[in-house]
Amino acid sequence: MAISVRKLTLPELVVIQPKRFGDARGYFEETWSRRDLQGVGIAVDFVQDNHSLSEAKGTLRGLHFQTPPSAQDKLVRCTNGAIFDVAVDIRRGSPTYGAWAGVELSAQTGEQLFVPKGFAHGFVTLEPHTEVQYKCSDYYDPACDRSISWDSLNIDWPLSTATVISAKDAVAPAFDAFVSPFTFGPDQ
Ligand SMILES: Cc1cn([C@H]2C[C@H](O)[C@@H](COP(=O)(O)OP(=O)(O)O[C@H]3O[C@@H](C)C(=O)[C@@H](O)[C@H]3O)O2)c(=O)[nH]c1=O
Repeated sequence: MAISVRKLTLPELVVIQPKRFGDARGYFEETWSRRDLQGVGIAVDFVQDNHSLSEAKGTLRGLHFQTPPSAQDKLVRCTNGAIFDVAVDIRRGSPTYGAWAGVELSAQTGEQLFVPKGFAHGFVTLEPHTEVQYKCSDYYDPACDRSISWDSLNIDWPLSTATVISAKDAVAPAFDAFVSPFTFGPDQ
């Protein structure tokens, strides 16, 4: 198997380290292998790949999720620069409902974060010109797209510069005002 894994404090959030084969040219790695992920218990059919560029350090995107029936598992990696990547448990009735965990992902390390359905996701860029790419297990569905305010959960964002956010994220409801009516079962 060409990956190693570790779990964050919320064990549903799995950090994946693909094996890098370095040589005089640079390196080679498999960035996604269905077989390897299945081997560590992550059996997901991804259907869409996303790529975002954030020009400024301190750009914050999130916290986002799609509701059933379009809920998404995501496999997130940073391909230029670095991010602090965060996920929040929004599964109604979960013992860790409202809890968050985060990890730094960078192009340098190549670590990836698996974020399952039932978690809101967001990140802040730690460097300029940061690119993030992620696989999603369902298609973009604007009718199911939701945001929760990034600063309503005491998340320890490592912000050292002014935060750049979208107009949508600037008016996102606070987590306290957000009562999740959603259950996120394996079939959503
Ligand atoms: C997410 C998404 C957006 N779009 C469009 C809608 C909009 O016009 C434009 C920008 O969308 P947003 O402002 O929502 O982009 P962004 O703030 O980068 O949204 C993303 O944030 C991270 C944290 C996630 O976890 C993703 O799932 C997604 O919600 O791109 C798509 O066409 N397909 C997509 O899958």
